Amino acid sequence: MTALLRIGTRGSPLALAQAHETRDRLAAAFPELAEAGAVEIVTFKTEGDRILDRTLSAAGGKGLFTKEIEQALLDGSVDLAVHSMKDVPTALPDGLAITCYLPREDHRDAWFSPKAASLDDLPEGALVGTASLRRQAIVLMRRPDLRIAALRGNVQTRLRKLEEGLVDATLLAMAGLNRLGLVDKATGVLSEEQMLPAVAQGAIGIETRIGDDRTNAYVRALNCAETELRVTAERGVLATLDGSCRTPIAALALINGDAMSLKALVIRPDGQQWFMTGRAGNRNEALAMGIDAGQELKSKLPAAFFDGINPDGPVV
Ligand SMILES: NCc1[nH]cc(CCC(=O)O)c1CC(=O)O
Repeated sequence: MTALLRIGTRGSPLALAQAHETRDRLAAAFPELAEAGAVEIVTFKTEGDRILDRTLSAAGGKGLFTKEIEQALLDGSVDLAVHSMKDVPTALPDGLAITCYLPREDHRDAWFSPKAASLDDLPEGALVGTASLRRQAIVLMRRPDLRIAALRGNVQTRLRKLEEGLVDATLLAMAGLNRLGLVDKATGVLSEEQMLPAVAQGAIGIETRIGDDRTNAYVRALNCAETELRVTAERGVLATLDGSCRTPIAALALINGDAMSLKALVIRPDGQQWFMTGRAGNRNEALAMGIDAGQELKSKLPAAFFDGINPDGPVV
């Protein structure tokens, strides 16, 4: 049969796992989508997948993991795009919207090291591999003696490089590990007090064309309201600070009944200066809380706060 829905995704194992989860949830909700071939998965190589010799922050530009797939959405060659919301810029192209958030996975970061049970136990001067400015900054805030290497590649590649001893430790999102069935490889988990997660970490968003009522009726049925509100608050912080995945910004919103709490952190890439704030309110105020927290942080940031953002260490 010809496909009723075409999903655009990156081709990495994690991206494919997320696309398969989306397809399975669609099939469970709509019998016609459970037929063989009803939902087709179309993979794209994005600019972010091609850049392997330097960090994405050094490469610059926003939407490195999303642009090619969004173009396919706009020209009609796919109907929905499945993204890690952590990789999605706050401003979307005209005509597109995030119309669905799947239930959020674990928002925390996992710790990996054959040498140390935790960040505090690493020997002085050890080399931590991460390409994330947020993780780099928080590691250096807590352990200024450590060195940072820009560790590139997908989740499996990074774990292989750790096993080969190219770095002494690394950090990865619990969400990706759970989705790939690799969580058993982690040495430990960092609490959000130890390492505040990236905006939207662990959340999958589905992007569609505004006005594509047929597709939107399907995907809206999968929406998780709590995830949508939490991501809305966190992305409110990010949008207000004009950040992207390349700036060391962390935020986490939690919901308890009708109540929402929000914590947000901006930290200099060398970890030597940071500003943190929090909000508590009703979950219906999610966006306003995020914007308000972002404005407070923005008003406190000294000029050139994010300068010198690239790690000095090697790229591995
Ligand atoms: N920038 C890469 C990226 N984008 C989303 C995830 C993990 C899954 C998620 O956070 O939803 C990862 C890898 C990682 O940070 O370990």
